[in-house]
Amino acid sequence: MLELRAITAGYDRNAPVVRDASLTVEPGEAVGLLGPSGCGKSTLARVAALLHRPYSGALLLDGAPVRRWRHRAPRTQRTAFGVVFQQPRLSADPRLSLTDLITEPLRATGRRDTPPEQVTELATAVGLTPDLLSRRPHEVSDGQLQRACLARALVLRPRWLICDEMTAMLDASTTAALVTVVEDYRRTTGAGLLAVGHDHTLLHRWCDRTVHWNTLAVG
Ligand SMILES: Nc1ncnc2c1ncn2[C@@H]1O[C@H](COP(=O)(O)OP(=O)(O)OP(=O)(O)O)[C@@H](O)[C@H]1O
Repeated sequence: MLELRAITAGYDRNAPVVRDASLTVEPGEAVGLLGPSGCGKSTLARVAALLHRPYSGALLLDGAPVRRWRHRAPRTQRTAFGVVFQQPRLSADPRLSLTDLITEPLRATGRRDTPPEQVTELATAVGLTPDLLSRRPHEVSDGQLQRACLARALVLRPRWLICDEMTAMLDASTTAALVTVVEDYRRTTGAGLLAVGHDHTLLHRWCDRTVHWNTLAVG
């Protein structure tokens, strides 16, 4: 279970953007988090993915409190999460080929010898044809790059997926394709999902339940 309890977080201790927010995702559950632009959804999602240390509150992973964030977090906790952001170009190193982008987490966790068939299999699952894999980010479309970012998020087979406006920049067919990839992955692995967005229709259709930002504060 992924539990955020009374999280206060932000970029200025005197004016936090997230105040006392609580949210739980059960194992295997898909929760959609809705809210207006700028309210703090991404910040909370980054706290949940161990990428942003909160000022106060608790994050529990299967009952165990998380004590460290970012590179200080234990590898087993860090690799439990796969994260996909809204803008693939901001989260992709422009020097890497798509193959190297997808396998980045494997190298970062010391697994250097990735069987090529594993990359091809994952690329196929996200809808990338082999000819695209040697290209660099500027040589592919936003949708193709986002597919590679999704493959990167799945390569360590995380137990939790955090999709932060993953499809906001994409057309309807690419959106549907990426949601299908996430759901196929969740069906085979039992991974839980926190999907952040402001598209009510999409999140209602995609997730087991949706919660609105305004209802997260416990106080
Ligand atoms: N790195 C940062 N430094 C300072 N302020 C930031 C930073 N990132 C976000 N903010 C501010 O924190 C607030 C919440 O931002 P956040 O990205 O969490 O909102 P959001 O709900 O995800 O918005 P959107 O739906 O537009 O992506 C905003 O006012 C934003 O300007």
